[in-house]
Amino acid sequence: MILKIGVIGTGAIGQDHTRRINRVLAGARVTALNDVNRANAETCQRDHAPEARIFDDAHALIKDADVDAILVCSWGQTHEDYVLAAIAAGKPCFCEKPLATTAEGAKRIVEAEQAAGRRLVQVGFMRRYDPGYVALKKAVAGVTGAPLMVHAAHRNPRVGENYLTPMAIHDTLIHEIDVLRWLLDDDYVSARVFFPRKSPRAHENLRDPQVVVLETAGGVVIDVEVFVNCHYGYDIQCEIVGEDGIARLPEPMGIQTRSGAVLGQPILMDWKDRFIDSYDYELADFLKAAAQGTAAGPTAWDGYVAAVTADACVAAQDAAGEAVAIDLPARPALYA
Ligand SMILES: NC(=O)c1ccc[n+]([C@@H]2O[C@H](COP(=O)([O-])OP(=O)(O)OC[C@H]3O[C@@H](n4cnc5c(N)ncnc54)[C@H](O)[C@@H]3O)[C@@H](O)[C@H]2O)c1
Ligand SMILES: O[C@H]1[C@H](O)[C@@H](O)[C@H](O)[C@@H](O)[C@H]1O
Repeated sequence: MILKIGVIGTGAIGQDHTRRINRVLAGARVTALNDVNRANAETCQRDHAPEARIFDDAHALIKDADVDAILVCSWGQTHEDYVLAAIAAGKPCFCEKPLATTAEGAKRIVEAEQAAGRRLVQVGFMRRYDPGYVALKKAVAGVTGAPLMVHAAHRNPRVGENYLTPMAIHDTLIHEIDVLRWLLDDDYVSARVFFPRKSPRAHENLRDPQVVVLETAGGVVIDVEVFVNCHYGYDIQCEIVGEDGIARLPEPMGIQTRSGAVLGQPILMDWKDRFIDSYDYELADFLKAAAQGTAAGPTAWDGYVAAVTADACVAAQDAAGEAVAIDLPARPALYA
């Protein structure tokens, strides 16, 4: 059986996932597309899914009898509405991060999925599928001993004028919020944010860089530098300091050169290249589960925990370095 996929939001990642489903992965075809900007859906159809129908209404796409599962790849603030509609239609739904831009929104999704009685939602936290992070998790279990500290950095070369200070949390840090909690198997209890001198490359409405300090229930202290105008590359760093040793995320593969008295290695510039394998693996996992009428991988609960943590980090941006507490309810049985 070939699973029929509807994609909502056909910008950068919507087009990349459509290419992936139609040209890289087996078992599914993108048969329906929607975007508030119809020209983007037409570009996606032309380049990656010539047989797909374009829907002017995303809700009609979700309900269409010829669509088996949904990919939500539109802007973050639109995710909740579409994910709730997919759950109401009983269709498996892969939602790009963030699951919702507020904790209340993510909670409504968790409640709807619980009421449906089975997993239908996978959140696009693809770093859990990255071979580097998987190896790091093994090193935490077998080499470093119990973790004490984590030093991490999330650097983008540049961002557009529409990227505002809270987006450094909802759009960017959200990856570390999820993957570090998964790496440590621990939850957060507080967040602080510190702002160094502002980079002259950051536009007027963006405070960049920033340093987020998270503390976990197990007493691990994590610092994450978020710097989205670093200019030189797309650079993701992570180092775990444990009782017995240290483990670092490997650098992405690149040709090492020796020339002109320089030992060199290129640095990637685009997020699409940095996690290209993980995007393939996460979607393969989704398609496999969706063919069984369910979902796998990062859960709506993971999306909710990330949203609660992100809300605390955004509050901490205005708290002059003071700690903001992170309180989580008990994990529901569906996500045990
Ligand atoms: N996992 C990752 O590494 C990763 C990478 C990039 C983007 N993302 C996430 O994917 C989402 C999209 O990001 P992007 O970079 O592709 O952005 P983008 O701006 O390139 O594309 C978003 C598309 O959604 C469309 N859109 C906006 N509102 C809509 C609505 N209500 N209904 C239908 N379509 C709508 C826009 O017209 C646009 O074509 C964001 O949530 C982003 O955080 C995740
Ligand atoms: O949507 C993108 C994407 O999630 C990237 O992985 C992240 O590095 C960017 O900061 C974010 O804007």
